[in-house]
Amino acid sequence: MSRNEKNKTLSSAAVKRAIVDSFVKLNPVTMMKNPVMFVVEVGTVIVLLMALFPNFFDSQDRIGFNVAVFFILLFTVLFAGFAEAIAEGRGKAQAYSLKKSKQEMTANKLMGSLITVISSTELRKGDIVVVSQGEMIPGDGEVIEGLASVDESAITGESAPVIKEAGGDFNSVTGGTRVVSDSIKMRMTSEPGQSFIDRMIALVEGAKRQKTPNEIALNTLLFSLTIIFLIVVVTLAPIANYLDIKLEVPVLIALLVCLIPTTIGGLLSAIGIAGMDRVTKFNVLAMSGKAVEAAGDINTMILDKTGTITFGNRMASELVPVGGNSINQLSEWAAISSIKDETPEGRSVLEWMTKQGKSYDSTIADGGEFIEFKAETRMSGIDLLDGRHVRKGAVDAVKKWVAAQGGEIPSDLEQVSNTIAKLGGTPLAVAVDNKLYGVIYLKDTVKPGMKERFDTLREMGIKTIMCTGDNPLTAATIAKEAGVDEFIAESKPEDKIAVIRREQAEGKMVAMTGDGTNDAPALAQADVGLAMNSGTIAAKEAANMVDLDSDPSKIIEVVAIGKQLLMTRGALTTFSIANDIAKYFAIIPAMFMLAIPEMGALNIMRLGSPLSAILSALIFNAIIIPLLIPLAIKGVKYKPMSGARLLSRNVFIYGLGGVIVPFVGIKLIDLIVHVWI
Ligand SMILES: Nc1ncnc2c1ncn2[C@@H]1O[C@H](COP(=O)(O)OP(=O)(O)OP(=O)(O)O)[C@@H](O)[C@H]1O
Ligand SMILES: [K+]
Ligand SMILES: [Mg+2]
Repeated sequence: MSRNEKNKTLSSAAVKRAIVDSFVKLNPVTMMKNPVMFVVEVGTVIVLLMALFPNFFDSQDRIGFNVAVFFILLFTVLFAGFAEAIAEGRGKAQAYSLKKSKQEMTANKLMGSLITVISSTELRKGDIVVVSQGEMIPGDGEVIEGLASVDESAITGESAPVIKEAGGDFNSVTGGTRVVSDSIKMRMTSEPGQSFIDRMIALVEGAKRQKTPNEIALNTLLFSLTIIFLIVVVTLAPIANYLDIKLEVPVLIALLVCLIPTTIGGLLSAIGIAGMDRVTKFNVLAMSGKAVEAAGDINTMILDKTGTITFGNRMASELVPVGGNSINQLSEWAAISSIKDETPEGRSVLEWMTKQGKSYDSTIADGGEFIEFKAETRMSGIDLLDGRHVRKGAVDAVKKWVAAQGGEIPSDLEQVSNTIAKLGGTPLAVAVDNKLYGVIYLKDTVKPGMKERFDTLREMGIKTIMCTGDNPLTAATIAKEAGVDEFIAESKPEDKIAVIRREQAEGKMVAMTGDGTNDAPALAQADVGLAMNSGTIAAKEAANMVDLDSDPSKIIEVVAIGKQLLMTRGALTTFSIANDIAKYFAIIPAMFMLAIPEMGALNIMRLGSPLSAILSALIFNAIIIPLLIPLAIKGVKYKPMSGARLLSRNVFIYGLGGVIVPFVGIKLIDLIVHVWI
């Protein structure tokens, strides 16, 4: 799926396919999911029967009229199907190009120390695979050894390769992408047929599209309106009969179809599909329409710092000894604490040693027990065979650890770590048992343009809170630089959830962006969880959206699209119902004039004849659907402004427009139709 393909407007092939699809959608079993249109379809069949068997129905004198009504009704139903098919069309094209990138390939499966070449379809979850330069990654997985640059353009459309490495938050790789340099060992994390690309295909194809709660509520309302009008129209006949006014069935059906909300009924599902599609166009994958709608109502947004607001390649850039220790002592222990630390932070310490030309005795670590970095402890290190414990980690965590063993905290530690933190860096303290040697300065950079983007979020009325495991000073510096409203430092995974729950308890809708495994629970708790594609598998699975460009501020577009989706649905519902009221004025007088010509005074629209009035109203009712398809697909314009102002503006435009447009439209159609009858 290249960007070009995604931006392509409707091709004639897509239109052709949609036309065919709109006939397929006539299948009453499918149609029943759309009650409003189903009622129209039933009416179409009845009128068809009356046109085909006039003797049986005693409708010989109106065959021409009935045939006309039949065709207009048929087109009404077809137009609704066409709207949905057009909305689905782009997804189908995308799915096609995704399927191409999913072709079968070979994989180098590692068994013991032996490599066997098998087909990618035989790979199972847990298998270990080696992928080298030039080869395709055979499925989703996590890098467990090595580092490689990977071309992910097949899924992201972005041609610049990204670095994937074992350990940290950048260890997830996606099937169908290509290793462009070096080689990695990876563990498969998905079974065949359940990979990210498979899910993407199902998603864009709309195969798993479920109605959102909002859509279900609106559908229920439309259905109730339909039932009410059905009862009104059905009871109208005997009443009229009693008054000696003969109302014919096709006329009653025409009346019913004009009164029920066919415009919104015909466009509703297209609006939803197009909303999801607009999100995909911004390279965000929404797992459900509900997530997109929820985005439209977001009040609070929680972001993690590293890898989300900053680039996340925290690299050791300087080592500063404290307490009178030498730089060599500090660097040796920093290196030993990092020998088995596979995180980017850990590896960067060893890289720093090499760059500085510093050596250390790595045999000290032989036989030691590696202590893996955990977000809970915020430390990593090694327990040496000789009984010494080496740690590096967040300054407050290491301070506590040293103090617990009766160690002294050097008086210059605070000043050194504060200086680093004030620069936006992350200070990591290094200690052996009760002795603290100094600080590693991990440097990270805020992604460009964050401040402007967060300003836009503020205009939209969204509060931003940065939650980080880092210390308060670093957090404050980055928060200021990025322009977030609030920040919470030294937060553990459960703290992130707590913040989300607190906001939700205040009735707020919360979005969360993150990339780490430690963000996964919070991503799941949030109403909208947006994971960075660069992030871990756990984060991506917990989230209900994945940003393929790994740009957290993309939430702005998602929020705008969500709001636009809700507004479009609201606007077209208003328009549809206002519209039906206007049609009432065209069709009711005409209907009674047919029976009692003296009622001509009711014909306030001065329409040509009763029959042409009915046909004109019906024709208007049908063609308004395709005329509104572009609006349903593109969505109504959205500008950041308060919800109340938006609402009153839309009710004015679409409510008033909905009343006026049909008067003009029906009058114009009648001028033409009247020539024929
Ligand atoms: N490899 C490591 N070894 C020791 N300590 C580390 C290591 N990596 C990070 N830390 C320390 O642990 C803290 C928490 O790290 P973590 O990556 O979990 O933060 P986080 O909660 O994801 O927040 P954010 O991503 O917003 O910075 C870091 O601020 C740092 O002080
Ligand atoms: K209608
Ligand atoms: Mg993180």
